Amino acid sequence: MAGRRIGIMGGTFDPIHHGHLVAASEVQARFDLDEVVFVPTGSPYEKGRVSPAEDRYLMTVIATASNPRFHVSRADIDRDGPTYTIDTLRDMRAVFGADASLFFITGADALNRILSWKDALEMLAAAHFVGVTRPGFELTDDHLPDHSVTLVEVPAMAISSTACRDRVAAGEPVWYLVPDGVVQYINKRGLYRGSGNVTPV
Ligand SMILES: Nc1ncnc2c1ncn2[C@@H]1O[C@H](COP(=O)(O)OP(=O)(O)OP(=O)(O)O)[C@@H](O)[C@H]1O
Ligand SMILES: O=C(O)c1ccc[n+]([C@@H]2O[C@H](COP(=O)([O-])O)[C@@H](O)[C@H]2O)c1
Repeated sequence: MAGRRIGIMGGTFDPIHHGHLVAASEVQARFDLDEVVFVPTGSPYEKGRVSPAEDRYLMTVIATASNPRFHVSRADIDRDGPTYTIDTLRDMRAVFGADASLFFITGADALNRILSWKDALEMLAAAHFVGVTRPGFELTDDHLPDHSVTLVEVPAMAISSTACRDRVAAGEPVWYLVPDGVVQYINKRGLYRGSGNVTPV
């Protein structure tokens, strides 16, 4: 697998929505990536309570199944302890080899906070970072080391997982905000209807 161009889309994906998928698709095309690996977080220490990892993993598999260039990794959910991107990148480097080019995809909101992430400077050197536009957030790399990140405009999708969860809790539809199979999975598992199906991280 050496020499391949690999996108990595980390996220809690609670649930995965079309904002994530459009961002990944746009970066895949723009950077001529061989594949994009979606990596659901195990224990996202900044998020508080989230749905069970297996539910978030399965929704991510369902959402990405039809795209031959999209794949899902269990690396973060199978690792104990808080999820840090430095560990994600080490794991992806081990899988794809020293010659692979790794591109970590992150939305403008996450990019703005990235210097607070664990071992941030080492992490920024371990992959090329791609910051994508997101409605409501300024996309800037002024705070980051030169050449560590490329900023990319993607089609604006004013969708968040928080809004999807709130809509389900309020009995409102999430059709067309998330893939059809994800709507069906949310209904089948009864996710987001109350507080009973979230677990502390
Ligand atoms: N609509 C969007 N457009 C572009 N990037 C997005 C969008 N939604 C999320 N992202 C990016 O996808 C990654 C994973 O996001 P995450 O799973 O936390 O979704 P979220 O919608 O931000 O969730 P929540 O509302 O629970 O905070 C982050 O880098 C985030 O910036
Ligand atoms: O490494 C860190 O310290 C760190 C802190 C916060 C978020 N991240 C990563 O950023 C990605 C998006 O996270 P989130 O919490 O916005 O879903 C996901 O891959 C997280 O593991 C990483």
